Amino acid sequence: ARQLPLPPGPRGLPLLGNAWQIPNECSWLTFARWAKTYGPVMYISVVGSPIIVLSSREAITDLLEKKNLIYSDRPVIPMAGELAGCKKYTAMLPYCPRHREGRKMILGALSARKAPELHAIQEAKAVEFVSRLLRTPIEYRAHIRWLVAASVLQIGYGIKADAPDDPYLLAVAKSLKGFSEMVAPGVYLVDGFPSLKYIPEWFPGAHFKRRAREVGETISEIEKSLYQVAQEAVERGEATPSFVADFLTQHPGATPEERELCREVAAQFYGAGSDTTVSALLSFFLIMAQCPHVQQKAQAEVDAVVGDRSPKCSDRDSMPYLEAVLKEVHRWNPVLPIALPHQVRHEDTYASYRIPTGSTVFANTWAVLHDPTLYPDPEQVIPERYIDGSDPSLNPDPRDFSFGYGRRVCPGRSLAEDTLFIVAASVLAAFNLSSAVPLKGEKIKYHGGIINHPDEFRCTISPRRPT
Ligand code: HEM
Repeated sequence: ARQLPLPPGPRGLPLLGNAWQIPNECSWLTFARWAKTYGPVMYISVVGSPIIVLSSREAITDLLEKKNLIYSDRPVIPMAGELAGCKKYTAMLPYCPRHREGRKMILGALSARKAPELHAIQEAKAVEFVSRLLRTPIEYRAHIRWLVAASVLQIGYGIKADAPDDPYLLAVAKSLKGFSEMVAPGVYLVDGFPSLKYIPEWFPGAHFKRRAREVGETISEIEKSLYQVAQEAVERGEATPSFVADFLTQHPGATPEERELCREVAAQFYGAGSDTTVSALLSFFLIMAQCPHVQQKAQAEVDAVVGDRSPKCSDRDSMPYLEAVLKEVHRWNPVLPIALPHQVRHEDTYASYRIPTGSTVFANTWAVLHDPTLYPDPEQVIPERYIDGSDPSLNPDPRDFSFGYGRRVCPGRSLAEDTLFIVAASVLAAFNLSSAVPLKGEKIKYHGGIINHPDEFRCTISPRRPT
């Protein structure tokens, strides 16, 4: 392998490598452009660290799926992972027994056996969401944030956070804001020069270390206080079913270490499950407001299935067109366009190239979902592509890419899909959405460093029936 060349890629500068060429926002678009010149397996480097970018379905499947045993580590991010202490969370752990245990716990809590409990929560939240939208449609963005955070707080901890200024909702928002700041690409020099983490906090210019400590403490306090709420409810015998309450009830003799793991895993429900689901729901609102013909077709289907009652999660199989709309939501602007970084554990070879040990591997999901040979007319929202398709090699389910790959594939997929479905069906049953206008600039654009979301836009949300 040593004799094989590295994959091709754009030329970088000595020491910096390609760092100066990679934008902090929407790097997937730059990677997709480079892939046209250098091919689907690209090598770049950032300050000496090797990075492989995979841009085709085949390369992603061959490496992240078929060789998942060696492609499932995560690189440690110095600012967020080490200095702020977030490397203990499932999404950021290397591929190790603790990571596997965390995933197992999440998958167990979201298994088909739990579906009736989860659906009851999701359906009740969707009903309340619709009534909030009826009262103040202009605040739809805040209502979406409430819906997602309130759902995961109830599922994770049994906390019912109904008021918009509920202290637990505010705490979760604070935690997520702090975390997003820590992982924002290109903001902290220490992420490019990891040895900076060793300079003492009092050293001139080391304000990043203080900031990481403060944010890390906030994130950890919130994680502990939410867990404590659920624990105290169990001790009082008043707990409603939730991830934490179920764990504590089923494992009364759990060791402090096992309880700590449960606490850290519970934090993933809001940590990994909030901003992602919000982004997908915003895309759904935007698509509905911009594509009236798609909206009308989906409404006709919803009306035919539910009539005058509220939609239920169990209606999902009876609404193939809405399912196709939601596939387009994932494809048109994927929530995590380059997923989360994987890391390769051992040196590998692929297509006569050498993949060095420890390389960070990005799968350019956006590039695959906008590949015209897989999805003809990729810029257009066309739900029919999944229904009318006579060629099985075209239009694969975009969710098989948008939820990630191999042994790191999103364990919250079923929860996220059900939330998107019940909210979409409830909104279509109750409202017409139209006239999306950007709040800034001339066009509604997407932006983001890791999570992709549309810029703020206003849209008209009017009830379909007299209230
Ligand atoms: C539309 C919503 C969502 C999308 C698009 C999404 C997508 C993703 C993606 C792309 C990854 C990275 C996979 C990889 O590294 O290859 C991921 C990881 C993860 N997601 Fe989600 N996710 C969503 C919602 C949720 C929810 C609701 C939860 C709640 C439990 C969740 C929990 C996680 C966790 C714990 C990980 C880390 C998995 C690991 O490292 O092994 N996600 N998600």
